[in-house]
Amino acid sequence: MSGWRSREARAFRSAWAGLIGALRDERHMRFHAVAATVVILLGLWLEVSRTDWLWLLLAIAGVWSAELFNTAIERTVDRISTETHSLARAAKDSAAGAVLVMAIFALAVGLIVLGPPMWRMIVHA
Ligand SMILES: Nc1ncnc2c1ncn2[C@@H]1O[C@H](COP(=O)(O)OP(=O)(O)OP(=O)(O)O)[C@@H](O)[C@H]1O
Repeated sequence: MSGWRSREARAFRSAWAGLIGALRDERHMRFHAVAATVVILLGLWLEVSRTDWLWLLLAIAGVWSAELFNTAIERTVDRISTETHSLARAAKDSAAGAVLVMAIFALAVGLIVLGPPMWRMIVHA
């Protein structure tokens, strides 16, 4: 394999290891994985439009990315020091805030995209 290709393969393996490691070690990440699976199954069942799939996938990717950044920040702060410090608290709280923003966005997307067809299913059942 050429130098460029092996560097790219290594970078991809590291990124994949980061994702799998977060799923293994982070409870919140596993919750997001379950939520994403439920949303995808609902999307398939309700046969949502292509545009609605884009919104759902954007919401899922956004929450996963925010959670991975949050994990990276938590670990970096802990690597520097596990001592209680107001800046450590502020850094971790900001990172958690970013996840909260994305989670609220994802909830809104889920309600807007999946709410009406689910409601129709319930009413016509
Ligand atoms: N070194 C610290 N100094 C001050 N406050 C901290 C420190 N570490 C954590 N905290 C506070 O505790 C909260 C939780 O931090 P923690 O690192 O336990 O993350 P967590 O949300 O429990 O994530 P996880 O369950 O994935 O480990 C932070 O948001 C912050 O308010």
